[in-house]
Amino acid sequence: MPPPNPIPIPLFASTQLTLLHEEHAAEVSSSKLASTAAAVSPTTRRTLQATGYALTGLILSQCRTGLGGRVVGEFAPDPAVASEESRAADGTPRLGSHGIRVGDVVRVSDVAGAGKKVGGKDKDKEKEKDAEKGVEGVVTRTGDRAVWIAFGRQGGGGMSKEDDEAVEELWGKKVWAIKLANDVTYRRMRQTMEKMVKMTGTEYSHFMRVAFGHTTPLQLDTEACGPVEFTDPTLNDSQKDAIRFALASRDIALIHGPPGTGKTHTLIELILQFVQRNKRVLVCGPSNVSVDNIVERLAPKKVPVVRIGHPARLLPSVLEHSLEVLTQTSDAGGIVKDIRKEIDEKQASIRKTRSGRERRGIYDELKLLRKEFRQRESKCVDNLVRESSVVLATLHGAGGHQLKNQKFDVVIIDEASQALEAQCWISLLGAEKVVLAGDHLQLPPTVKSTGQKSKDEPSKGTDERTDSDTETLKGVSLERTLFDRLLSLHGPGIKRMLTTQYRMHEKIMRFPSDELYEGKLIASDAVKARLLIDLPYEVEGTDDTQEPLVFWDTQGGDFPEKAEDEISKKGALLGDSKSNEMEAMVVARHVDNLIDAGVRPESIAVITPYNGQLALLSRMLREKYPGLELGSVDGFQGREKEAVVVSLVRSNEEHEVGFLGEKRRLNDRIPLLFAYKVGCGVKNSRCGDSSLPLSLSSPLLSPLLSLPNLQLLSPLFSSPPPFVLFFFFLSLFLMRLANGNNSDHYVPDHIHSFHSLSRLNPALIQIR
Ligand SMILES: Nc1ncnc2c1ncn2[C@@H]1O[C@H](COP(=O)(O)OP(=O)(O)OP(=O)(O)O)[C@@H](O)[C@H]1O
Repeated sequence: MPPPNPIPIPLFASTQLTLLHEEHAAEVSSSKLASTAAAVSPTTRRTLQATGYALTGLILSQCRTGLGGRVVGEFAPDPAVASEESRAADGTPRLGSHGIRVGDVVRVSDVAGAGKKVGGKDKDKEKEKDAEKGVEGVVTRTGDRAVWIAFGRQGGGGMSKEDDEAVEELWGKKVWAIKLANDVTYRRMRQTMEKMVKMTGTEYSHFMRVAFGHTTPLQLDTEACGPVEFTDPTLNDSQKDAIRFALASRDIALIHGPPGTGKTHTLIELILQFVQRNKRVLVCGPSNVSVDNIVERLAPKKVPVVRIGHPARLLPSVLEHSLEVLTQTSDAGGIVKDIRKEIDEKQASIRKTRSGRERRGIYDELKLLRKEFRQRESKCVDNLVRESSVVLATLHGAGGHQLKNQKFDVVIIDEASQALEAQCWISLLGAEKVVLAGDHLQLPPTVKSTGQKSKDEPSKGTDERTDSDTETLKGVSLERTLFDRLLSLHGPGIKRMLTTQYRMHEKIMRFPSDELYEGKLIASDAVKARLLIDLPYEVEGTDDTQEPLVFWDTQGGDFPEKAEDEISKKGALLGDSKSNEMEAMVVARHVDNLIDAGVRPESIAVITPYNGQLALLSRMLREKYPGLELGSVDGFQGREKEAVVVSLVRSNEEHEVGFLGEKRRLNDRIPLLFAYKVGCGVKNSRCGDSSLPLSLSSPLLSPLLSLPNLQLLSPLFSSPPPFVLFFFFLSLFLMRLANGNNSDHYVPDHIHSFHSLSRLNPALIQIR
């Protein structure tokens, strides 16, 4: 029997369209990036450069054909406008400071015409428009004296005729580059949702019907998948169980992997098992890194893999599997390579040619050569993809032309709970069988818009929404992931959970395990009792290195958080962020302690949820310890370090903890840190008169305090890297959350390592 509330697919898709529209608008306005490089004055261009969004005063100095037949332009500072100070000793102009980075999408435009008032003549208007339009590309390299930009369609496909012409137009002009909001993902999501709005019942795949509750998943087919001989002898029981389940499933299988439980490890074996059974697999993830992680681990297994995606955005370690690189290095790519060489030679000859007529002649030849190049390359690409049993791409990359008309037996999505549902559908429209790996108990993808519009208005492309539609759509939001929705729709029978984790000390694991995973997590033997003193280099045994978790209570009135207006008064552009100066000093002192004990700066990360605090900490620590990693809690996700110091910042009379209050953030960000690399050093009975209020009710802390035994929190380690120490700075707000300044504090017996700094003279903290 189908689940009780089937969702009409066009209604779902049109609601998503409205939500996506809202989200895109919120993203563009918050990122301040122009989605079109409108005409701007020289002053605005300079301001954009100063704020990291543009690079001005450039000329095209060289062109060559790069990966995928793309023209890669080298842009150098215009010697005519470069100041004396900006020149190197040999007189070559250098680029000023700018914020353009490898992988950025930029638009390069001719500065002439931009910013001028539009004149009366149509011809002039057209010229200006063209100048403003420019040509889009991706930054492939940046240097002191030039930046390199690969032009051509995003998502692959090399150069179009229009791109060719637009790049050629840039020769001899004064140009500038502006960073653009990368809206390929939105465009692909929109196209997919539009397709879904228009699809009729007969076009829905069985998987689509399951996904929208029109039918239930089919029974497992254990016979068809046959006996499973695992290639990896290290797999644990829950991983083997998940693999058998995914092989036997006929439409949908969810692999639920709490942090460090080996989701990716399991997926590698699963992919190998599918390949052994002659199944063709499409593997996707929401980010390039998530996909490259799989390519890196899969490649040594000698499976023919092809990675689709712009080479500038791939990890260098996987480049040899990039489709665009393969089109040059494979045998089939030989002929493509020859044409490419010819194009380069022609391109070089342009610069030696003075006569305009001759130049035009070469351009015409170039056009023909590029056309041939594209045709041959497209054939070569098609063959390479067709011959690969495993194709890997980001979710939006799966919507590229290279995968048009390609059929896969299975689509696997890693980190599915980090992807918007619309993003997943880009790869799923033609899917028959789907495996999603993720963890719905970690934070969903970040969504900036409120989604209010979609609640208030009927969606585009639908008739008036009825009350029952509104009821049906309850729970459909951008934040609700496909993983989560499928689980609610069909229940736990469609998932298998991985239960052994390889990152956390057993005692630290207790917190996320009990609070979020029904106490089901098990720590592997390799990690359950490791400490910083066990690092493979000499580390002195100190309070900090022999204990896995240390809480420092910075309550007591000397550690107040700073409100945003106080920060901005000092001129820092920190938006609505917060900071806590005294707490930052304590953090710095503990970093000193760790390093004095022998822990290498490269092994330590200092993280905080607030940019304001990050700026403060950076000022204190960056120069002193260049190897130390300083970052935001969110940005640290997925990274590993031996020791992690966390500064929580919040400390106010109102007992507000802001966005730290989200329970999944606790898991995803704080305990996830446990998971990723956090050891927690809990010192024994040094509670003294330090304190936690008995009635603490913060959503951030209540799970912590409801731990049956917080002394069980200890180091969690992964192999590699094996050790981590985690300092947890609890600010004044902890104290005040429940009972203001009441000093009649209570420390639960099980919290053995609560260091109170509240009675410390702040001056002491500055001694070091
Ligand atoms: N069966 C196993 N035996 C030994 N080590 C394992 C096993 N499974 C996973 N690991 C190790 O555990 C660590 C985490 O694995 P992996 O990166 O696959 O986990 P994940 O769940 O994808 O991680 P994340 O929490 O980052 O999503 C890796 O170092 C991996 O080598």
